[in-house]
Amino acid sequence: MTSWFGDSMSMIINESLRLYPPVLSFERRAEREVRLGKLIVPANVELQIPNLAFHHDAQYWGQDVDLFKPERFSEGVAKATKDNIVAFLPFGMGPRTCVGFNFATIEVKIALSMILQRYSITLSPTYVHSPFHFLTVRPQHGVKVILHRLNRKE
Ligand code: HEM
Repeated sequence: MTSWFGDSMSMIINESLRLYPPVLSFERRAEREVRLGKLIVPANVELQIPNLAFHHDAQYWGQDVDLFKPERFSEGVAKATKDNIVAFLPFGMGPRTCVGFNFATIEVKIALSMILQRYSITLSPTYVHSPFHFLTVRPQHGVKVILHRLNRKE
């Protein structure tokens, strides 16, 4: 896999996770009273971190926030979020960040590489775009695609 391919794939994975994060929010509990800017959070208060909302906030991403534009990640997350990297939290952040982050990312890259070496993909006319939340975000009617076999020398 060339670095160009890897970078492009990372950009596509990031943009997919931005628009459709499988995990929509996660929690933190304040162990003691803390000040967050102007806000004082008392001890034991539970905070919901709504990563879906951050991922769709034009303040961080720009007016094209609702478009699928992997190239927004071409110079990394900091550039894509105008230096607000906490606006992109598909795997959470901090000491309790997702332990499966590397595993999940590498798995997707391997699976896509294997498919794209053998097939090109177009969307089926029967595809219905319907992101749906049931424990995680998933396509309500599946992702119907048409695979076109590539002619390649084994
Ligand atoms: C695209 C795939 C995945 C996404 C988007 C995802 C997302 C997340 C998020 C948002 C959290 C909460 C992080 C936080 O509180 O800061 C989390 C936690 C966690 N994830 Fe994932 N995850 C994915 C795949 C996986 C996989 C493949 C595994 C296991 C092999 C895994 C295991 C865990 C575990 C054990 C935690 C709890 C970590 C802790 O509390 O210390 N995840 N994940």
